[in-house]
Amino acid sequence: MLSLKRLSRTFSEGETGFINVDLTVEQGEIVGILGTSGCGKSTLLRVLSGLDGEYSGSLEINEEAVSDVNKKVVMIFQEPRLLPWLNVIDNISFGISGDKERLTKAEKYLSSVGLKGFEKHYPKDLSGGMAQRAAIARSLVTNPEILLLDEPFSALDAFTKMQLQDLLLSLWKEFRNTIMLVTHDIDEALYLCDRIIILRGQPGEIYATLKVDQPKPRARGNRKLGELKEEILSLLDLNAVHN
Ligand SMILES: Nc1ncnc2c1ncn2[C@@H]1O[C@H](COP(=O)(O)OP(=O)(O)OP(=O)(O)O)[C@@H](O)[C@H]1O
Repeated sequence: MLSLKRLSRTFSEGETGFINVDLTVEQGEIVGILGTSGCGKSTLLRVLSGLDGEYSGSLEINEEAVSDVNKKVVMIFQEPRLLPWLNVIDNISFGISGDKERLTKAEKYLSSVGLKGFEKHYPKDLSGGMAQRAAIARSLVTNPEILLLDEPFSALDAFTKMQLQDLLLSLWKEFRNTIMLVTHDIDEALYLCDRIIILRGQPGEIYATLKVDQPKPRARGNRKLGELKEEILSLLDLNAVHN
């Protein structure tokens, strides 16, 4: 589905976001990207989304080179970025305006994210978790094949975050999107991802790749995940016991 070969992004000012990323992502796979601040995670997602076409190396989606924003790909950010002057249902259907079935489609996704009854609410009247649910529905309504998530739950409290992680998993079970998830939260990556890529350095490079060979849904904090967490902390030089 996604193929990256020696993918790099250098800015005109000489700054480099990331270099030489080689990665193949299968359809329906959930891949996590972990790394310390400034190693190029957000830059990588922007390039994958087609918003930033000034990369070097090769980037293909379904064997087609990425040169522009692709309808099959959507980004979900830390902030929901809803339009404040539109209510929830209009925010969700915004991206499919002109579509005859837009209201039916928007209602379907509104209900998939657990917002039934909140159709007429405006963003200012929603909690952070509800607003992010609406943002997820707005992204899914266009039937994307690839979801790029840039720290989607990091602004939420711990319980809401876990609820939305479970929501993401149930949506993935239903729609089987391919997902790339940038996160700072190792537990989140271990709970959701099939594979975790560790980026390190400035510019960032792939430092390690870990397979999380456990069926989903997983028990949070199970022993195997605990062992992988230790390994990731060491790879990021964050495990004081081993340093
Ligand atoms: N538009 C830009 N122009 C110049 N340099 C940039 C630009 N965008 C990002 N960079 C540089 O690229 C590097 C990677 O930035 P990026 O935001 O992708 O890192 P990140 O891993 O997402 O960081 P964080 O975890 O703090 O969000 C940084 O050195 C940053 O200064």
